[in-house]
Amino acid sequence: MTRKNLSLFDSKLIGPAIVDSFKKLNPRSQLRSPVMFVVYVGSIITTLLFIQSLIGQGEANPGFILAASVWLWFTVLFANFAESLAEGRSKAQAESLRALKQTVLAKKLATPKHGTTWLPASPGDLRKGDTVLVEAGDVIPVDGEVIEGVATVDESAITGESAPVIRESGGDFSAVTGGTRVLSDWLVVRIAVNPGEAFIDRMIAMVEGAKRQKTPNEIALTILLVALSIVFLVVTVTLLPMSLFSVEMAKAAGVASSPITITVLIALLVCLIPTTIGGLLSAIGVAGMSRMMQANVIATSGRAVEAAGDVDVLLLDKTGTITLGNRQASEFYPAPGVTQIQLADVAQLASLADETPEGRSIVILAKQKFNMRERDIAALQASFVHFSAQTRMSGVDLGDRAIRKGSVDAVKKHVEALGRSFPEEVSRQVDDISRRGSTPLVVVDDGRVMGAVELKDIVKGGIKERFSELRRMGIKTVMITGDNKLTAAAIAAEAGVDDFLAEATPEDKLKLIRDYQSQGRLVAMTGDGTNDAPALAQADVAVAMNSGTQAAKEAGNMVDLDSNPTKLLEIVEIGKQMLMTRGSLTTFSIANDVAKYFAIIPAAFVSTYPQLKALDVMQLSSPSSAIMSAVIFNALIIVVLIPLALKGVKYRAVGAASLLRRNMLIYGLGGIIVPFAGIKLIDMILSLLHLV
Ligand SMILES: Nc1ncnc2c1ncn2[C@@H]1O[C@H](COP(=O)(O)OP(=O)(O)OP(=O)(O)O)[C@@H](O)[C@H]1O
Ligand SMILES: [K+]
Ligand SMILES: [Mg+2]
Repeated sequence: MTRKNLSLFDSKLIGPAIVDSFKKLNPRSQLRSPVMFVVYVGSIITTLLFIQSLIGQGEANPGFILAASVWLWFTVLFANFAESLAEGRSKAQAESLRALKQTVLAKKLATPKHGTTWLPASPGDLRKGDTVLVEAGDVIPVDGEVIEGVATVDESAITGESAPVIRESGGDFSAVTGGTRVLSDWLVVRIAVNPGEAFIDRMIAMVEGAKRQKTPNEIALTILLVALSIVFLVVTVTLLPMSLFSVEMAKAAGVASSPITITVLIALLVCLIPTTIGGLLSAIGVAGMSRMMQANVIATSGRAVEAAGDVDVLLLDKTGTITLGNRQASEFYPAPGVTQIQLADVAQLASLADETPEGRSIVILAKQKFNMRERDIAALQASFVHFSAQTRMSGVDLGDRAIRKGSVDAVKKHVEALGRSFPEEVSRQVDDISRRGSTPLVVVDDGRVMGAVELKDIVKGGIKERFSELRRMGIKTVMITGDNKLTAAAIAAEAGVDDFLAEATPEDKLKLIRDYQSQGRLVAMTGDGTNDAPALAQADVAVAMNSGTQAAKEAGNMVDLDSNPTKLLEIVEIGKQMLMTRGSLTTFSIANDVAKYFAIIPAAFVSTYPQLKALDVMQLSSPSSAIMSAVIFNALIIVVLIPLALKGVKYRAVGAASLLRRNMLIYGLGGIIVPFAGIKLIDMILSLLHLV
């Protein structure tokens, strides 16, 4: 099954969104946006004024009050529609996820061992810690961890990626996701979550927006909009006594003049408060989450999406993120007095039980070059030492004979601890290897340095361009690697990152993040291993790979279903685009309101203040037409801007300052000019149709 991504204005979305717009007319929904709540109250008051004008003595012509009232209701509905449309797309995305939650029967094991009896259990009955058997053809019932077995799993339902993946116990490939299907062999899975807490449940909840709360930035913006609304409320309310006063003055002077009506005051208020951004704000936020989802990224909060747009430092792993990560042994460089065959033999011994790609490739290279057969592991009576990022070594103990391979610094320490020396010649060799951007592994047999193995890796195509794009956006890229400084420097130069940290342990990563944060910077990183969990928990934007461990997924605030470490770049772009969209539309909205002030006040009040004639540059056909045109424009501009709010403004990788300048120009200037043209046009149409 593949997830379908509905287009923005799919007919399947429009209908339900219209229905939803009416459902949102209840006061509780309306209160979520204070600005729109003012319009909502205005609509109710004008409706009441219209009813009053029908039954008794109205404050103005009933037709005018009705028209004003209807367009105010439209304003509210259009804003509702924008939000509903954005939510509708998210809901469709959630729906296709829910389809994964089939009710399959699980094979619950009596004891956590393969081969014991199993009983059928529904996924809802499975609790954290239970063990289930999944065999070829079975769907994995709930998220869990493989504790026994190796199998290929089809995760396309979650990732959209058709190539099956291998899942096995131990290491970083032990996490399995509910809803995915075992293709071959079997696994014993320990259930990691209780019913309702599974990853897929969280994804659905997030995508549906059930848990979408206002982000801190949205709250700050809302406060600004409320403050502006209050200012305009005061301005319009004081117009009433002023108008009554000038009517008295005019009467005394023997000139006929009429006071301002409540309808006009409400219409004016709605035109002046920032309804454009007030109506679109929520839709912009929902659309941002939805765009992440389209990039196959599940953000667990709107705040994470927003932080992605504000990030100033990106921490990227070297291996697998900047490089292809498929480090393969390419050559053996023996130490003086050692033959290539001897080195290959010891290197292979040290790698027999090493299941990392590096280890496997050494075994293969030895086989290819010297036709070395793998030895019978059991017959060797060996105890294996597995690789860890802390020790940076792996190998085997054959009795007291310790064979190791590992990073230069780790092996140096190991050799020195044994009271032996590190040959000059090997130091030279590993430096040469490193300068080429390859990773050297030094092989040591019982304290004797046997030589080095070169592990080749390739910098990903196109990555340099992306980093320079990020630099233009003012984002610093830092490469982190467990590799030595020379290799790191070579790859850093080739990839064009701003900085790098070599020989880094997981603790170093955590420290680096804290250091940047204490300088007031927002840090983003990706990770997949349990090792990465502390750093993920610390980072502001923490993207866990879906293929990663449960611990990593829980520590992060986003999950990349494609498990593509380079996705971080896309995530930052989506976040930036969301913030830019919000900024641009806020600028437009406020400029718009200011322009309307100058466009309609003179036209609307010439009858009360004949002196305003001089300012009436728009030459609208009548005061009531001026008001009506402005209200209609104010409602329609929301509809016109819905596509922009949902799709996002066009993304450009430029610095924050020049972006601000450019946006102020386009959206600020546009916001000032457009209302004049729009209101004039509507006024002309209204008078052509003899509607006012
Ligand atoms: N299987 C292995 N056995 C022994 N040493 C290894 C093995 N794999 C890697 N190393 C050594 O340990 C170092 C650290 O490896 P690690 O995987 O922690 O980081 P890395 O992959 O180089 O960096 P990144 O953080 O970008 O993944 C490597 O540079 C290499 O010298
Ligand atoms: K407005
Ligand atoms: Mg690594």
